Amino acid sequence: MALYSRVSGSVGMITLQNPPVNALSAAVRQGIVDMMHRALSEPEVKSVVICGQNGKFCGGADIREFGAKMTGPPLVPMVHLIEAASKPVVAAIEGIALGGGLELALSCHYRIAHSKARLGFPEVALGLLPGAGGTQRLPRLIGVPAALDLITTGRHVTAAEARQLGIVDEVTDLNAVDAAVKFAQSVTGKSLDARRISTYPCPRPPDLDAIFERAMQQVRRSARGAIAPGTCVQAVHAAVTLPYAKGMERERELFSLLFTSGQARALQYYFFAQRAVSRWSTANGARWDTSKPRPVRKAAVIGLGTMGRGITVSLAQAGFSVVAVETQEKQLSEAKQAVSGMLERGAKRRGVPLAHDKIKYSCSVQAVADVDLVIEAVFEDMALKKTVFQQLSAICKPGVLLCTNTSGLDIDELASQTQSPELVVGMHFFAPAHVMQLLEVVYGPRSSPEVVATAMQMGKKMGKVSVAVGNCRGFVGNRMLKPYLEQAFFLLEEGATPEQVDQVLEEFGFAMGVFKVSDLSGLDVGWKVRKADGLVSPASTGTSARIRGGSRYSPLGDLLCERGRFGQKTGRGWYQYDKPGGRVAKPDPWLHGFLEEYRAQHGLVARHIDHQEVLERCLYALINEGFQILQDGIAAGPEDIDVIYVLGYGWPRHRGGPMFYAGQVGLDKVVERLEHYQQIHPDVPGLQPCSLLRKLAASGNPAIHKWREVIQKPRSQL
Ligand SMILES: CCCCCC/C=C/CC(=O)SCCNC(=O)CCNC(=O)[C@H](O)C(C)(C)COP(=O)(O)OP(=O)(O)OC[C@H]1O[C@@H](n2cnc3c(N)ncnc32)[C@H](O)[C@@H]1OP(=O)(O)O
Repeated sequence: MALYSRVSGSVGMITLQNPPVNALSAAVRQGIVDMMHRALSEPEVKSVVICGQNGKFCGGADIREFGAKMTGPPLVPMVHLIEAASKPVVAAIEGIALGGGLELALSCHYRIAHSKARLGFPEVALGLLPGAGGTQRLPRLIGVPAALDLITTGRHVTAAEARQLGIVDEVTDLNAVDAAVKFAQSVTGKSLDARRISTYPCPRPPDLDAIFERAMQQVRRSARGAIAPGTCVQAVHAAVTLPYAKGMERERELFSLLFTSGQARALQYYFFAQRAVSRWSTANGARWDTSKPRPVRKAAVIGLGTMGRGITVSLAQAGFSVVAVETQEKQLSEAKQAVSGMLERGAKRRGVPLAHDKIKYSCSVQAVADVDLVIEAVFEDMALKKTVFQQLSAICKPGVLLCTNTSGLDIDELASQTQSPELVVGMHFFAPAHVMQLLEVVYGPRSSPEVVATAMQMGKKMGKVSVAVGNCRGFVGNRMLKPYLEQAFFLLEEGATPEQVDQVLEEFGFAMGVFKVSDLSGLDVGWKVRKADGLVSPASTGTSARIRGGSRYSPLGDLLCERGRFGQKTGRGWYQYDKPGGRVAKPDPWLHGFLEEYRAQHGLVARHIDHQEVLERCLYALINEGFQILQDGIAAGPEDIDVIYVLGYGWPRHRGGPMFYAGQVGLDKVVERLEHYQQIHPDVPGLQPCSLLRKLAASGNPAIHKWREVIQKPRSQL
């Protein structure tokens, strides 16, 4: 709702009240309309100030109401009422003015912002465009190029930048509401003719066509199939080419198109999913609201390879003191140099503080004796990690948290090497660790709730989205990757090429197809794991070469590794590169010939495989594993899996994540297609729909937020 008060006798103050961000719910919109009428009708009131409660102006439309039938006054007539007011209306912007909140501010005649306020049009990230005149007013106010930038990227600007751009009239370090009241008094009685943005002509720079062409190219490059950015460009185009009223009609049409699209629903689901994962729970009953994190001031990183370096940078940038340990002198000195470079680039590109002085380097593990938390990041080898954990357990002061950065090894086995297994937890960072936003926090059966809480909070302080997951091979992300990769290999055996599979996945919206990713991360990584698992056997032909433990197995990845084709680092993998370390993947005729030979050797006949089959087999196998993970209680809910896939594996955000996508396709359809492929490939157990998926499909495709009601209390596998 909105509160009304009278300040200094002549200023009507409307205060938005809807915690936590004063979003424009039906009640708030109704309140604003009612209070505006009141302020305009009271003769003593000469001017109006609109502000938000608790230091937040407004976070925009109330996203929680998007799924329901619209009630209350619509936003557009509300902003027109404010702009048309005969008394000056001043927005007092504290904290945030985002989306509909900024549109509300732009309908006011003046805007006063606190210096710490942030303003922006983030609608594009929700699959929308600013639909209450934002696309028509902003270009009129700040020009087309700047408006296109803000609206298509959704980036927030500081009050200082907003002032520079001309979005706000004044910036204050003092109380913005008091400043707005003073300002409102000072403009009482002045003409408002030049203050109504909708009446401004839209500037038309001479190179207008080129500006729009560039904007379209830019969004096409980065949107990966998301429709909102391009639609935002079209809406701004209408501001330049149409009179205001017609432009508003066009904005409404385009907004409706987006609002009813599956993409907007997916992105809005994802918005809440990313926040829901912070309310974590574990299979053994620990929860975010009952587990208190421990204080951590000083942390150590053991092992300064690629991952260790990224983790060190992340910790230092987050303000932790870090002891960085690498036992090999040469590698230590290389790491020092690399970390310094990363810190300097971070400071230059992203404005993060230079944090050289936060890091102390050592080549002795003894240096970690006084830290509060250790992150072990040595090579992914159980025997080596065990030795390090034994050493840490002996060296560290009592009560120190021992974390392992592993992408899939058994946390409990490592915990068993220490005197205090309850202090052990997995922190699975994603490469590059100082850039990637995801952290899987892996709890073992003995990890204490406060240790899980501490690791979750550490991740957050490092700017990451932490997701708590149970301990199993590959945890959530890599476990789901296995059947996905497997299908991709099988498709090659059956007649597809890496280019075809990658093209289908990239058209779906992945940043990179599975084979390009494999080349980037190195084929040898999986090869080592498969060797350790006893899956890699000497080359042989016939069916037995493609069977392990009674199930279908493709040795294609192993065969490439045997030929030294490790991907980008060797200049050859599923693709060819101009040199070792090259980045541009080119189809490799050698690989095509090799696949033909391989099929001939194994009695496989290549067939035409259509795009639909590639997509369904890769994605549904991955999704099926996701349901198995839910069934096993390894992830607490579908949101956890979706956030992991979007942030860690390049799943297109506008498709919500694999579990949300499955719901959009229809769970019954996913079951039906899996069964279809399973009949054709009975030796692939990953294509057998898991019982939770079947159960949900049979219970009538419930909406994703209802799945938890069907998922029985997870039976812990720990
Ligand atoms: C039906 C027809 C409708 C017509 C609509 C016309 C079009 C209007 C366009 C819009 O205005 S769309 C909304 C635009 N606004 C946004 O996208 C802002 C989204 N919010 C954020 O970016 C951040 O939340 C924040 C405001 C910058 C605050 O970030 P912070 O890190 O401080 O806290 P969070 O954990 O993110 O959020 C706290 C809490 O608040 C909830 N919340 C935030 N914004 C909204 C919102 N606009 N509506 C409803 N709820 C919001 C958020 O979900 C958190 O609560 P939770 O319980 O933890 O989930």
